[in-house]
Amino acid sequence: MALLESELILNPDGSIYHLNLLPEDIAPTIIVVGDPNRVSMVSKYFDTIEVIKEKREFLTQTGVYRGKRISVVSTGIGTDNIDIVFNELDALANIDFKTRKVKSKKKQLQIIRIGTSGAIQKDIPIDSFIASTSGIGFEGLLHFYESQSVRNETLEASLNDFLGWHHLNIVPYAVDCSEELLKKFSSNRIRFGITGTNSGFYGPQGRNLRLPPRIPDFNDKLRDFTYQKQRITNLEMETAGIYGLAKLLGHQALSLNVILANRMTGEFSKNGFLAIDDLIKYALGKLT
Ligand SMILES: O=P(O)(O)O[C@H]1O[C@H](CO)[C@@H](O)[C@H]1O
Ligand SMILES: O=c1cc[nH]c(=O)[nH]1
Repeated sequence: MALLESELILNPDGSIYHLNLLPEDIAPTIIVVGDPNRVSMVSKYFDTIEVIKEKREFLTQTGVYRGKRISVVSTGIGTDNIDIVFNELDALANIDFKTRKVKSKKKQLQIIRIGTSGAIQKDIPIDSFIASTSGIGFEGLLHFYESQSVRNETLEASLNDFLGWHHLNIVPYAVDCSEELLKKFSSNRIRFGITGTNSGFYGPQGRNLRLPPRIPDFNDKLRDFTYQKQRITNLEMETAGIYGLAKLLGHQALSLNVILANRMTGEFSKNGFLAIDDLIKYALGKLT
């Protein structure tokens, strides 16, 4: 069935609505970053850049790094944007824009997030790297999709029993990373942990400037949860949505984050820019 103009929205030049991209503009390997300024921090290492396109907070650059074609796309902040970016990246790969029909042969994208995050475990140093083995979504994106087949329901049940926040309407979902990408990006340079994703930076991550959070011990409770010897290590705003939509759409995804804040010690990075640059070099090295 052909997708209606109100559903698959194309710009006058045939590009997809928000990302402003044509199908040929993206590579099968895609690095996603939150901050549009981080796109050129990645692409400055490319040998050539062939595509630079943007709209709103979505900046894309596609080029070649050591013989491999890679796209870098900024998502902005939050899983509301992840919904847009992942649906549109998948449309670019798997929908024929002329017939408006889903292609019968699907392409699988490899998507790596290079992000920043706050640790909730005291022993995780500032400027260290974390690869998220699973994402825990507090923000609700996956609840709007038929997602049972891709969620880690055992982890979810164990966490929800431990938290007991059903009466507060907080029932997080859980999705695992791509095992294949996790292996590819592993080394003794990087820590592993479960990442919590929420809809905000302040109250939803237990911060209190002038508005006290509804759950005062939010971070302590998450810190104390364990599942099969794993801990929730860090909080940010995209990973769980990325894992959920990537799995639902048949793509591989891994989220790598630099720890900028330690919420238990109260520290914040003084060298964040350098640490992010190090993670970019690490990720590019593992891709080629
Ligand atoms: O560094 P990025 O990728 O933007 O990620 C983190 O930083 C932003 C908040 O400052 C949120 O998007 C959070 O997930
Ligand atoms: O504490 C932090 C740091 C970076 N990004 C977040 O979302 N939280």
